[in-house]
Amino acid sequence: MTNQNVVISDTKSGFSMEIVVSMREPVLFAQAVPKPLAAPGGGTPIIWTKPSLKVLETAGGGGRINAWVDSMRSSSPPRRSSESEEVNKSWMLHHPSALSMFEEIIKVSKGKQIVMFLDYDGTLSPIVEDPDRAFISNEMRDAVRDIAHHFPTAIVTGRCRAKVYNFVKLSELYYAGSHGMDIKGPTQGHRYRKGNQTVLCQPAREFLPMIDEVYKTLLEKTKSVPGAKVENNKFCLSVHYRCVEEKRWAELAVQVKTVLKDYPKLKLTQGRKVLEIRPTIKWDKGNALEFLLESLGYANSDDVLPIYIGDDRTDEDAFKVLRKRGQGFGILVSKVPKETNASYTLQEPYEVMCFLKRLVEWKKSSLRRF
Ligand SMILES: O=P(O)(O)OC[C@H]1O[C@H](O[C@H]2O[C@H](CO)[C@@H](O)[C@H](O)[C@H]2O)[C@H](O)[C@@H](O)[C@@H]1O
Repeated sequence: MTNQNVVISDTKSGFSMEIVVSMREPVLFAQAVPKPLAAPGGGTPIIWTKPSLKVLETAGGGGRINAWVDSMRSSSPPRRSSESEEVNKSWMLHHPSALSMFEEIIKVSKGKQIVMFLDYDGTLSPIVEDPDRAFISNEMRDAVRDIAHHFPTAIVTGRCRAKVYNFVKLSELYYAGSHGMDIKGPTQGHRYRKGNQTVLCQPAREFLPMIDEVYKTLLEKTKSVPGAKVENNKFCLSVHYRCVEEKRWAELAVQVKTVLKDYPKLKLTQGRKVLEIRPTIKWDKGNALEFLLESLGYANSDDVLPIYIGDDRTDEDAFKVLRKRGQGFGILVSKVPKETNASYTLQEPYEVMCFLKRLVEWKKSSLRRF
């Protein structure tokens, strides 16, 4: 199960509404339950699952907000503790490091075109308090530039495309902003570019005025909650609570749902200390991945090896597509066990950079051999 309808309500106003909560949450160690699924490298099949949040009752109210706040709380991964070492070891066994499995990954890529998909926040840049200061390091930028020189490369992010471009500043990449709802091809110097088209796909165009309106309303409404930040990601919005005192999370959740009650065509999901508001259309990072593979001419090809690296629940949509296609690998960036459809893991952006550099070195040496 990926989503759950949850009813949240305000005890004071008596207002209640149903929201969609993504169930791809970090797993608390005590709740980890193994369930069969193909494991990389043929090990015992396993996937870590979290018991579903139960649908909350419509009457009353306080309890429901508490459940929503619990869900907000679980969007920040727990710290690794010594008693969880066993769980961690087992998880790593079934989602091994992409660095330690590098040779196997390379073996599978034989005769195939690698296509790279990279999430931005928490993958190419470390998670920081201020979303406007989530800068990519020069070293990481160089690694991404090098990777794009050898393989078609896309950044797939929840951010507004223009904003992520301002961070990355590489015109040779594909960019899929707003959770894949705004896709643009490279503007220059890429041999994989398709024709002269640059803006390739914007399936949520009709939602622009609505998103703008909701952005303005939320800016106004959330002013009273210190630390809350509303970010306009063009085709979707983020309401950040990383800097909000925990005792005020419920208040913020109520504000958000009060605004959303007038917009049934928008849905609410959760990321890392962020409430994400987006159109109800069926389009996510998984669709963006498929769209880009198709644009590159690999819709039905066996000669392609897509590699998707991401840290967030929204990246799970892309990992799932890869599993369904039986093609390529998802790599989850995480230091702690989480329910995931990814095959491999990397602990943090630094390891992502090491992986990218290693891929470039391998490609260069294989070119030298031929
Ligand atoms: O798909 P992504 O590239 O991972 O974008 C998802 C959200 O990322 C950003 O928020 C996250 O990173 C911030 C900076 O490190 C951090 O402060 C915040 O708590 C995280 O949730 C971005 O600001 C959001 O708009 C994206 O939706």
